[in-house]
Amino acid sequence: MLSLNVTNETSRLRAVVLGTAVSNGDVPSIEEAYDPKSIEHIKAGTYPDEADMIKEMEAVNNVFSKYDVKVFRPKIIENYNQIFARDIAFVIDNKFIKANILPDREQELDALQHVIDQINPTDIVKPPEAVHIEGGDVMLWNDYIFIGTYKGEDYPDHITARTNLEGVQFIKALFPNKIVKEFDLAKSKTEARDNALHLDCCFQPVGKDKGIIYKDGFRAESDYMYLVDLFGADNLFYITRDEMYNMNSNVFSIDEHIVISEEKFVRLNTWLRSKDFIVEEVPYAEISKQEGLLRCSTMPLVRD
Ligand SMILES: NC(=[NH2+])NCCC[C@H](N)C(=O)O
Repeated sequence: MLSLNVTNETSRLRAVVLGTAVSNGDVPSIEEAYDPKSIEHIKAGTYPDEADMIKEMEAVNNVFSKYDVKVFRPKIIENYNQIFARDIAFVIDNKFIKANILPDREQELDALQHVIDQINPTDIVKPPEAVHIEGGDVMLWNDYIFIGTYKGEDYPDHITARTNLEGVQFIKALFPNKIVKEFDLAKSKTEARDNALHLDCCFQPVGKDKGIIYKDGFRAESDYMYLVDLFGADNLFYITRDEMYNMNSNVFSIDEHIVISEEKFVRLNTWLRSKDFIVEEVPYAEISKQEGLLRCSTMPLVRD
């Protein structure tokens, strides 16, 4: 049995699911794509090659073995995108919550049955259908649960809005002792630079008290200020519109001092090192073309 335990984003990682780019399928058509950055690359003829993405994910896998992290991989579904393990389910404390994900991505969870079989069935939660929630929008910070959502009335029109207010209410009811704070995120179907697809596309904590943030990812300044006040203005690394587009907030922590980051994030990696983090650099620029990065492709199961 797996003893699930995740209460924040940065305590020492012991077990994780890492997605896979194997048999990712052909380049999707524009109609099949479900985020604006993939569409941009489909149009430009620069959609990433499977072989390149496999190499990038193996680099992450190697970092996990270096730090003795137990890694689970999804079973391969032929010609299906299974890179972004983060979104399909998530652990809060000792509960495994199955996400109600975009219908295009629903099969991804079946490929994790061998992991789910190792979890105590009483710890598995399946939200009702009206609840939309994806793991990229759910972020744990000890007593807090941060949730990205979209409050616009045009929610149903946005394929990039993945967590609704029913999702927020569901988590509130499930964890009455946590402080659940929702964040209204900027969405665009057509411009990836104006689209915070999930909360982890515009914010993520690192270390014990620091974080990476993009102001315009938040529709309401008060939501952004909530995080600035909670973490302290001097503890945040402020990323630009292009840095958010390149997914700088989507690094992944192995512990409070070790962060896996993209090798081209020079400004961020320099800041992290100046704050005494060990930065494990990997190439991940091809995967980033699908509007996801390191946090998106990992699903922590056990942290200290
Ligand atoms: N947690 C994340 N930010 N995940 C990114 C998922 C990207 C994927 N192309 C989608 O649109 O679903």
